[in-house]
Amino acid sequence: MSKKHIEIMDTTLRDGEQTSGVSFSASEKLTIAKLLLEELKVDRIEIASARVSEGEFQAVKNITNWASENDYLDHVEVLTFVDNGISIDWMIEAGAKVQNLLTKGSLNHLTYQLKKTPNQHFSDIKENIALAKSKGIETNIYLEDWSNGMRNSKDYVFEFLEFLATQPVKRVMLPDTLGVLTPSESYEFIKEIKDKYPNTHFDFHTHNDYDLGVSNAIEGIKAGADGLHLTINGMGERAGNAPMASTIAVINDYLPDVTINANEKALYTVSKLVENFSGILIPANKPIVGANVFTQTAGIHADGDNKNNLYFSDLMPERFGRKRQYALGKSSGKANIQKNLQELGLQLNDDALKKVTQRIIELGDKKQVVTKEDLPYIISDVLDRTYEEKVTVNNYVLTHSKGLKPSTTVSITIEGETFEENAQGDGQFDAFMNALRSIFKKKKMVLPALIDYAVRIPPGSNSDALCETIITWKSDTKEFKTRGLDSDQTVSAIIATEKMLNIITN
Ligand SMILES: CC(C)C(=O)C(=O)O
Repeated sequence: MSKKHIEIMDTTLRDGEQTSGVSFSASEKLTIAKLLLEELKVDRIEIASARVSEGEFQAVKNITNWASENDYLDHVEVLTFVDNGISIDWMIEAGAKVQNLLTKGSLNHLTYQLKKTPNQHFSDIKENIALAKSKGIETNIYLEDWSNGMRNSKDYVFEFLEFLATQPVKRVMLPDTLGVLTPSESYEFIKEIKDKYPNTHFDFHTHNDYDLGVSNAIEGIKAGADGLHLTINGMGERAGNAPMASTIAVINDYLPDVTINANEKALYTVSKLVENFSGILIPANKPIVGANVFTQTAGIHADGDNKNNLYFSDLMPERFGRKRQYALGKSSGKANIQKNLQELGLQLNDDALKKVTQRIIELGDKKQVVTKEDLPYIISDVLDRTYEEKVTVNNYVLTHSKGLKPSTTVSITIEGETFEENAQGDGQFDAFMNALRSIFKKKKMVLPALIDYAVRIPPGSNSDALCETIITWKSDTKEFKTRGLDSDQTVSAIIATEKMLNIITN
């Protein structure tokens, strides 16, 4: 059986821009349009509604200039209105060649919004299509609120389709304007229409109000739809449209008799660009493009990946230009750590791996996720501890207040004996060091001088990142460094200091 080609029309720049709070600049629209057609390779793009604004006019002009130089002009569409040809003139001036004419697909909309009869509406549409044709403009036609039309005024919808069969219309576009259809209705309605008009091209335009945008789109294709309207990251009016990435993945994996031109590998790049330009952040768990969707967190999954790829599915990250990651945290376990070490080209013996795992669990308890970039720092921190632990910092209180000197109370144990001391200082860490000096004075020991104190965070970290403090100490006999690692900077300095205390008492 020959496969059926489904057209993908991207409407990120029209319906997507109807996401509340989103407005793309002309140059952003041009950049997105180029990526959509050249990299993602969608068949068509809808780039604006006619007559919206001067800025929108310029945006359309920029895209049509570029499209005509690159043979894409027939793939660029503008939404127009039944307005005595004003929209048509607007789009012609902006250089566009294809109109997506917005008409009424339910009797309710026609009666209460346009206040017209079906015949009056059809006559206006006929005039519009003829005018467009005479000016070299191709027409696709939207039947707005078509889904409710099928539910409540089916006779009107079929009368409309009968009229359209006589018109030079390239595509009939069926929107589920309010996102109310169920998957079974989507199938049933489109099948009924396609059975009656097998030679007409029907696009299906779904919305995601019940989170059924993708399922409905897929059922629409199964029922015979010839094209789909999708948006990057599922942007669009209200809850948005069917998202490009997951719809494409479902088509490729579950509809073997269907072909599409869209290139999966470009999905992530386009999604990130649109995220940036729109300011609408991609949720971390958004299928295909979310930050976490190819990250295994539970150690049992990483372990299973090592054993015959037990936790793999067809949804491999590489298909979308992404990579599988293994999270580091409380529940990650040794297998996740090994996977990250492999990626960094590092090897640890069993004992070291055990210590690193333990430290990651401790850190995970505080910070939940430790990144791959943190790993070398954690390893240095843990493997630094080559001494017998004779000194333990048990507890401390550090105060910081306006107009008063920072102060501390510290409790430490030195070889089984516990000491507690209060002190003040120029800063919290200085106060902590003063308390230690007093304690060690009792033991007739002088602490080494602190000669350098450096703080850094692993590359690519954010504000809740781990923080590494490296302190250089100088005693009468030697100069040495210790490091501490924690999500809190003062705590990391205290860990480095505890190491120093152990070095001098060993
Ligand atoms: C403007 C129209 C075509 C639309 O996006 C819809 O009905 O969903």
